[in-house]
Amino acid sequence: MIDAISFGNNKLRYLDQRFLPLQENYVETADYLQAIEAIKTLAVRGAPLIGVAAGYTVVLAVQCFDGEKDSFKAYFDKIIAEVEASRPTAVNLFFATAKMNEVVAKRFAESSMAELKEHILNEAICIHNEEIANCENMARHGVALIQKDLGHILEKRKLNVLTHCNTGTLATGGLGTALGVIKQAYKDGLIEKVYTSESRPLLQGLRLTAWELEKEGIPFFSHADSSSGILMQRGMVDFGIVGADRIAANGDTANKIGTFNHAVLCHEHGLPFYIAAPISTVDITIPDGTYIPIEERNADELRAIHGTKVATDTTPVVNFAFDMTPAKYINGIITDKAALTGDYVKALKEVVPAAAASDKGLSSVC
Ligand SMILES: CSC[C@@H](O)[C@@H](O)C(=O)COP(=O)(O)O
Repeated sequence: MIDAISFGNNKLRYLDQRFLPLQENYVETADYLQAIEAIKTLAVRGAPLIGVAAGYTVVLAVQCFDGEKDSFKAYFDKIIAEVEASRPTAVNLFFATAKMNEVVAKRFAESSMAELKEHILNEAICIHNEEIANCENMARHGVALIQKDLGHILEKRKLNVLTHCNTGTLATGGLGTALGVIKQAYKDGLIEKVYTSESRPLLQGLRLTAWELEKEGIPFFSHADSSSGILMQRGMVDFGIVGADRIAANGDTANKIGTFNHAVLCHEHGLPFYIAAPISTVDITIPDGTYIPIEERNADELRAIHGTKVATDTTPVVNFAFDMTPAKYINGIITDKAALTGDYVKALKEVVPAAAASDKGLSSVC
């Protein structure tokens, strides 16, 4: 089993995903700044795993606090702000920091510093365990939805699925979101093979999803992002399924750059396109996808591949890390609570706890 992230002996341990699959480097750290750097550089990545890492990062920072209790809150607010500045799009990160804030608000008055540290650690462990459990539930709901929507094909043969980026154990710590559904569907005899798009520029599909599929013994092909059109045109794909970094209240979804293209192509070819994501990825406070902050990353990520330059330093580059797929291209949102179809505004309101709707201001970024 891949150990994407764990916490023990007051240290965070993570698999550095930047060098996979060629190098399997595990890193141990007690330094919260190193943990923040791991999130920023995508050594640790994938929306749910970013949330888990954010929780443990706060734990590391709190562990090294040795001041008076009076000064703790100012220190804590500074740490939360630092963690929240690491990556903007995956709302799981803000879900985790909100949970940490909640623990401190609830427990501060009654607890000694040692007890407060213990409560914060327990909350981080709880976020981690919940994301693992969420994956199992998404896999169950996802398989049921696939059986329902694609039963007419399954009567004759197994299915071929297209996925994008990495949404497996490396992105969640559990079975995965979209890749978790695929793994379960394969186990249940529904899947023939997987097409995993490379996911330029950082190649999460080619490097990470391929690595996970190989380990699972699931037949797959990697393909260039630009190939999904011809794969669909030739009938080689039956449906698409991807993860999410943030889902707005109307179902509009931000995910790895290129997702929108696959979704439109599925629509053009009459193929179902699904999102699989836990409730921690839903931002019910924003009405639609235009409010989702889309991360823009360093131009050098595009100008070089694994450190090898493929363009001049002066080549102007646009490097959005995510794009936004409008809900009209999405045939189902598979969450840990249920697989949602139809009216996403109504369906999401029913499954997202009311507390999630509080205290996040609305600020349009478009
Ligand atoms: C279960 S992970 C869902 C998403 O986080 C995933 O599809 C994705 O876009 C990851 O982007 P990354 O930039 O690698 O963190």
